[in-house]
This record gives sequence, C-alpha cells and structure tokens, in this order.
Amino acid sequence: MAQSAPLVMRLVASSITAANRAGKIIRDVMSQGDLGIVEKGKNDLQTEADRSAQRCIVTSLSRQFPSVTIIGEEGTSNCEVPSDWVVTDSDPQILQLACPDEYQNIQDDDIVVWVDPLDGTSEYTQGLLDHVTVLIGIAVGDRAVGGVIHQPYYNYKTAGPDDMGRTLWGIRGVGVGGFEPQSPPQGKRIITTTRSHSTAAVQAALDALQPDEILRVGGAGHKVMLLMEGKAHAYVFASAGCKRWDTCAPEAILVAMGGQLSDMHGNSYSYSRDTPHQNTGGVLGTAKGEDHAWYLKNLPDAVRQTLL
Ligand SMILES: Nc1ncnc2c1ncn2[C@@H]1O[C@H](COP(=O)(O)O)[C@@H](O)[C@H]1OP(=O)(O)O
Ligand SMILES: [Mg+2]
Ligand SMILES: [Mg+2]
Ligand SMILES: [Mg+2]
Repeated sequence: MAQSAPLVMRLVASSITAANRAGKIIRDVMSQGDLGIVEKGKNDLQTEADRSAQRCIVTSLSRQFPSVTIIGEEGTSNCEVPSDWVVTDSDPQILQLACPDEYQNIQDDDIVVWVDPLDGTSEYTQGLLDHVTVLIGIAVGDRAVGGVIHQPYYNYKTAGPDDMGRTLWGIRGVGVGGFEPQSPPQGKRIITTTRSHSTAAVQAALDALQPDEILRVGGAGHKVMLLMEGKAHAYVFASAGCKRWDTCAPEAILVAMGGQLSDMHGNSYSYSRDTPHQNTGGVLGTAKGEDHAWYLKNLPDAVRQTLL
C-alpha cells in the first residue's frame, strides 16, 4: 500500500519526517551555542543551522527520490552527512490519503522540491525562536501543490524538549493537517509583514491598505501560518527579498485551505525548475474568505511600479 502511493503523496510524507529531523538539528545548533554566522549579503545571514538542516533534508530526500530536482536556499557541499541526519521513513497518515486524479501519474521529471531549511534566520539569531520554520514545497509543473511547514520551537516556552515543535502540511485537492484552520475575525483588517526587511515601498503599501493592526514578524512561513490560523487577514510584502523556497510550501498549504498567494500584480509565481528564484513582484497572501482582489486594487500604482 505505502510503496504504491503516488509520487506526490510519497514526497509530502517523506518531507514531513525530513523537516522534523531538520528541526531537531536547528534546536541542537542553538543549544550548543555556536551559530557559525556567515553574512551572505546585506541583511542576509546564514548559520550552521541553515547549512546543516539543508544537508539533512536534501540528502534524505535525494536518497529516496534520486531523479527528482531539489532546489535549496543554501549551496550544497560535498562533505559527509552524519548517518543519523538521513531519514528515509515517511509519515504513514499521508500515504493513506486519496490522491486527486490529476496527480496520480506524475513523474519525477514533472516535480521540483523547493527547500528553505530555515526560514527566519535573522529572527533565529536574535532569539525570536517561534518565528523560525523549515519549509519544503513540492511543485508539479509550475504550480505549488504540496507543502510542509515545520515549526521547531512551537510551544517552546511551555513544552519540554520532547514535545516541542509541530508540522503543518497541505496538498491541493486533498486538504491540510497538523493545525486547526481558522478564519480571521470579521469587521477588522489585520496585516502581517516583515520585521527585518522593511523599505519605503513596504510601508507605503501598508499605509494605503489602512489596517486596524500590523503584525511585524519574521519569516514567510510564520506569516502564512498567521493567515492559516486566523490571526491575520493578509500578508503584504511589497519588496523583492523573498525567493521561491520562501513561498512554495506556504502557498501550497494556504491554497489547499482556500486562501491565495500572488505577487503584487496578482500574478502567480511559477515554481518550475527553470524559473528565476527571486520573487521580484513581492508577496500578497490572503486568508480563506478574504477578497484578494480588494488588496490588489487598493495597492498604490507607485508601489507596484517599484516591483517587476
Ligand atoms: N532582503 C532579503 N534578503 C534575503 N532574504 C530575504 C530578504 N527579504 C526576505 N528574505 C527571506 O524571506 C523571509 C521572509 O522575510 P521577512 O521575515 O523579512 O518577512 C526571510 O526570513 C528570508 O528568508 P530566510 O530567513 O530563509 O533567509
Ligand atoms: Mg536566508
Ligand atoms: Mg526563507
Ligand atoms: Mg532560509
């Protein structure tokens, strides 16, 4: 039964265990105390946790799916991966689910796996640990179809080391799991946006949308989780800083529960293997039940013109 599950379902099932293992590595690096910070660019850090979590995920998935294209945020290295970082088991619950007809016969060639081994690096280095997520997105053709978000420090203030963290998943046409989908409160507009990568255009977009409240938090995964759990109505980031690995997994889960994600012009991002990595049109995510078009209509042209 498990062996014969369609490729998309097997990839999501294996991504759940790989993301959980990566989350443990992220916690271990933090508790060992040496983050090994490297500056990749302006306001763009990488730590030992980003590097190690990526090696864990890419090695684990490529052992099981050697012909599937995997694109990760951090460069690959050839050094040996500790054997206990390689996990090749799968989440049994996912393998039992019915796969939609359109994804029954997908081949290795049709898939790209987008890996952000640690989203919210800046917040991780500053101790804002619940902003951190591990993101694994599964694209079929150019669409984000499956997503896994692991939050390694979920409940970290109250949980013990063995019950910390959680893993959320979603598959288009199948559904979501690992959390309780909620709609945001009616009669109010709560917008979530960046806390560490703001610009004049980011602020101008927020001003024009006149939110009742702004939640400035780290990480693309963390912000989309706020939409999924009814804590915010929209995620508005009028800047080009995010990349495909930041949005593939969150988009798949958000869409699987009825939300939307596009650039600031209303165009969907392509997740095919030859697409550019940068999300040059910014990010607009809206919760289930929100009018995505309203946000697009009310964004100032001057802001849109700053984005390709
Ligand atoms: N200017 C930027 N340079 C590098 N990464 C960025 C930039 N802006 C956003 N990101 C990535 O998008 C995520 C969401 O952005 P923000 O928290 O500012 O809303 C960041 O955590 C970061 O991912 P990562 O932490 O994986 O490098
Ligand atoms: Mg980064
Ligand atoms: Mg990221
Ligand atoms: Mg990252």
